[in-house]
Amino acid sequence: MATDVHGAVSPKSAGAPAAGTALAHSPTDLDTAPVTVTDTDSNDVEVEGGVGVEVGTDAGSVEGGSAAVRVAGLTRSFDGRAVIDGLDLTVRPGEFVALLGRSGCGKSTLLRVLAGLDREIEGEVSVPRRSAVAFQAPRLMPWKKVWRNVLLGLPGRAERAVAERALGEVGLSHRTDAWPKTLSGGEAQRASLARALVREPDLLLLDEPFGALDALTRIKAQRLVAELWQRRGCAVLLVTHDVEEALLLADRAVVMDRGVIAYETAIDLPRPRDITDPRFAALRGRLLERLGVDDTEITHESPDA
Ligand SMILES: Nc1ncnc2c1ncn2[C@@H]1O[C@H](COP(=O)(O)OP(=O)(O)OP(=O)(O)O)[C@@H](O)[C@H]1O
Repeated sequence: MATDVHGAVSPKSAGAPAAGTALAHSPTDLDTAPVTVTDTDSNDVEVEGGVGVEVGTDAGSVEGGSAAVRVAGLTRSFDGRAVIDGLDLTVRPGEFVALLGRSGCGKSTLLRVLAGLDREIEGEVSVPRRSAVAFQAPRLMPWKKVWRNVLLGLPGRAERAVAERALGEVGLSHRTDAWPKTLSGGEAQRASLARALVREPDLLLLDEPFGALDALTRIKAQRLVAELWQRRGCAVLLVTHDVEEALLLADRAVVMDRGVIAYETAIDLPRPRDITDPRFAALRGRLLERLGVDDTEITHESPDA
């Protein structure tokens, strides 16, 4: 597995792809479509004002180690306020990590940094060369058929068959030639997942991908992601508000608070997970407590309370 190491980026170079990094889209496109950040083989190290930008650092440094994601001392500020403030996080290859935290604590900001969409950072960030991201909104281009959306931004000449394979994996073969506006919410989300999958990611970044789905579609989409993860063996970092979702899917849950990972717990339960398992309930209670939610208010509230 190769790595892309984003270092601290000075304001001067912020927003633009760092030297030696080939982005699948122009910076404008990056905001509107799942992307792959692909590195060249450059080992360039740029140093401005004493802060280093390392790009395309030799893959062996992480491949030989045990991390798919390595974040050290990451800081991201907006208007002088540090939303991420010296954050450290490691994700192992093939590990499924759920990222929880109160609204506005910086989860999406962290994901954008990992996706290479935000380089106005300090600290060290190392992710696999092949990473892909899917957002809550599927972000399909309405003027392109589904299969063309799936291939959007792929480097090199991509074949229709590649899109067909990915669409098959998400159960959407029958919608290959459909226009995005004719898809249901769940189908659009699956098309968005297919678009991430064609990148053969070693790291899949998911920013509340099920947030806008109805309950039933959401359950199906969760199962699909669990299957894809098991089949593909890629690392997954899933941003979610839903503690149960985290417990159903992830190997580990981490909670962000005040700019750092304030709490984490292994979810050491057999799969498929059973929400009636007392250990599930115990983990749920602990995570809710960390999120500042009183579990008893939810589980033991009487109907007329
Ligand atoms: N481009 C930006 N400019 C200014 N402030 C920003 C920007 N992006 C994010 N922020 C601020 O950073 C903080 C964290 O935002 P972020 O979207 O990462 O939170 P979040 O944890 O993902 O929230 P939610 O769970 O509600 O989606 C918020 O206070 C937000 O207003």
